[in-house]
Amino acid sequence: MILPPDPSQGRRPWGRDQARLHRHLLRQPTLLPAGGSLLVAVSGGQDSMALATLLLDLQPLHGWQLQLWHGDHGWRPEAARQAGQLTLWVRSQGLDLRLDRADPVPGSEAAARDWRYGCLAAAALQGRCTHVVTGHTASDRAETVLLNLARGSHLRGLASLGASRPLAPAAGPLQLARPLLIFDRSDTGRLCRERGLPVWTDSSNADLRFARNRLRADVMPVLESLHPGASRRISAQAERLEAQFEAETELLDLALAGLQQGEPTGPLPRRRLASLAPASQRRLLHHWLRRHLGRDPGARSLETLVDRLVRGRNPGRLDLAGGWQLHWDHSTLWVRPPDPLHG
Ligand SMILES: Nc1ncnc2c1ncn2[C@@H]1O[C@H](COP(=O)(O)OP(=O)(O)OP(=O)(O)O)[C@@H](O)[C@H]1O
Repeated sequence: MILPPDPSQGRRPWGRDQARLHRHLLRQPTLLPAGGSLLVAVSGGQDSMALATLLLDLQPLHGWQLQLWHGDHGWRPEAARQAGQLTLWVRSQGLDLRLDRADPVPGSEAAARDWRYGCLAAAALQGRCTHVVTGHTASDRAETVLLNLARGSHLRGLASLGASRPLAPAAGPLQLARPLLIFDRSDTGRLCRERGLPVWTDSSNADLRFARNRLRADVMPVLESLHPGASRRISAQAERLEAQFEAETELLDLALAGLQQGEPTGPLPRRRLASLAPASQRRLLHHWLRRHLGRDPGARSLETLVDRLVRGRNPGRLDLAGGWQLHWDHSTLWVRPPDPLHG
C-alpha cells in the first residue's frame, strides 16, 4: 500500500517517481531501513541530484537522518566552483554538504573510485551513518553488464553493481546501497527537468576515449531504439543472475556438506567427486577453494586442477595464489595454508 505523505511533515512533492521508490523500499526493507542514517554521495550529475531529491521527498515517511557528501577530484578547473554551487543548493534544502578535495589528484578512474569510497567510508564512520547511498541507475548497471560481457568476464561479473553490498571489510557493517536501480537515465533526466534541479555536467563524461562513454553514446541508443527499455531489462537480468548466484551458493554449501559429511573446509573425497559430471566437479571445486582461500581461486588454477585430476590417479600438488597449496592423493584433496615462516 502506498502511504500518502504526512502533511504535517512538510510540503515535499509526491508523484509517480516518489511512489515507485517508496514501494520499492517497502518491498526491500533492508535496503534503506526506516530510521537509518544515510550518507548520500552527490556528484552533482543528474542521477545523484535525482537521488538526493527523492530521498528528501521520502524522508518524512522513512525517518532517515540524511547527510550529503561530495568529492572534488581536482580534475577540472571548474570543479571547485561547481562544488561551491552544489553546497549552496544543498543548504537551500536545509542540509549541509560534507566536501572532500583529493590531494594528490587521482591519476585514473580506478584511483578516483578508490579515493571516493575511502572518503565515504571515513565520513560515514565519523557521521555514524549506517548506509552510503549512490545514484547508480539501471543504465549504469546495463553498461557494466555489457562491458563485462564484451571483456569475457565470468558470469558472476555480469551480476555486479547490485542493490547493496558491504562498503568495505574495514568499514564494518556499513552498507553501500543503490536504490535507483529501478530507474534509468531517462527517468532521472526527466525528474531533474520537472523539478528544475541544477545539474552540473562532468566534461569527462563526453570523452569517447573511455570505453563506458563510447558504449553510452554509441551502443545504448541503438539498443534502446531497437528494444525500448533495453537498459532496464538488461539490468533486471543482472538482478536475476545475482539472485541465482545467491541460491547457488547455498545449494553448493549443501552439496559440499553431503559430499564431505563434515567441515565445509575439510578434505574432499576424490572418488565421490569424480563420480559427478565434470561441470558439477568444477563448480564444487571452485566453491570449496573459495571457502578456503576467502577469494576466487582463478579460472586458470581450476582448469589446471581439473585437468590433472582427470588425467592421473597419482598424488599431486598445485601451488595457488598467495602461498596456498592444494594437495591430493588417490582418495582425498586437501588445502594447506601459506607457511608463515616462508611468507
Ligand atoms: N565526485 C563525486 N562526489 C560524490 N559522489 C560521487 C562522485 N562521483 C560519483 N559519485 C557517486 O557515484 C555514483 C555513480 O557515479 P558515476 O561516475 O557513474 O556518476 P556521474 O556520471 O559522475 O554522476 P551521476 O550518477 O550523479 O549522474 C553517482 O551517482 C554518485 O552517487
